Amino acid sequence: MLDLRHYVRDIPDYPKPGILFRDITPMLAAPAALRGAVEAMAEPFLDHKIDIVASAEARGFIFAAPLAIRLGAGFVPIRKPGKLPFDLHSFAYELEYGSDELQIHVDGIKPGQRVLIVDDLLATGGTMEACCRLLEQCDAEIVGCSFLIHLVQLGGEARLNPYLVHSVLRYDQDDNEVELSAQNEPPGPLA
Ligand SMILES: O=P(O)(O)OC[C@H]1O[C@H](OP(=O)(O)OP(=O)(O)O)[C@H](O)[C@@H]1O
Ligand SMILES: Nc1ncnc2[nH]cnc12
Repeated sequence: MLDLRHYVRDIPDYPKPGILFRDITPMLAAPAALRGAVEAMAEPFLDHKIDIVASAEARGFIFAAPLAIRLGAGFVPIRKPGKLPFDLHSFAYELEYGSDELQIHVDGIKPGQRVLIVDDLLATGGTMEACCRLLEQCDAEIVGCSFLIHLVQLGGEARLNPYLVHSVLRYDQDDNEVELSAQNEPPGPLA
């Protein structure tokens, strides 16, 4: 079977000293790996009647649109300031290597719509936490969060409590494969 891990390139000290950057561009350029990544991110949510896949730019978008199509859902963008033209909800947050702010259109998601939030990578959880707060402001029903990569040692999963977290590739600080935690288990059948 295709090992997606082979398509992630590690770049030490990028964009700042001490950061080990997980570069997914080799995976994006390999058709079978890209397809495998999208399938693995979508698989636990196939029967969960997702209305909307929401995602923060830029890398999240790469996976979110194919997941939306795979799940029969729509796509709603969450963007950095100055990009969305209509009335907005906003949330400021910290990154592993900086700080930023994210925004969503106030009418992007209707109250009660079932939303899956997607990103390429979970590090400190600041980005996904901001997405969750924005979707809560929209009164969305957050079904879960799906990532390609989870950097477990940075503790981001705890910030996403109580939401379900699914990830395809998990790394600890020694680059070892990490077992699924309770919160990381894929969801059961739809109640
Ligand atoms: O869990 P966190 O510590 O928040 O880090 C994860 C986020 O960092 C990266 O985005 P980045 O803000 O670098 O922007 P990009 O997608 O435009 O490259 C990545 O795509 C995630 O969105
Ligand atoms: N270590 C990392 N590699 C790639 N993207 C990231 N986003 C936040 N931390 C990252």
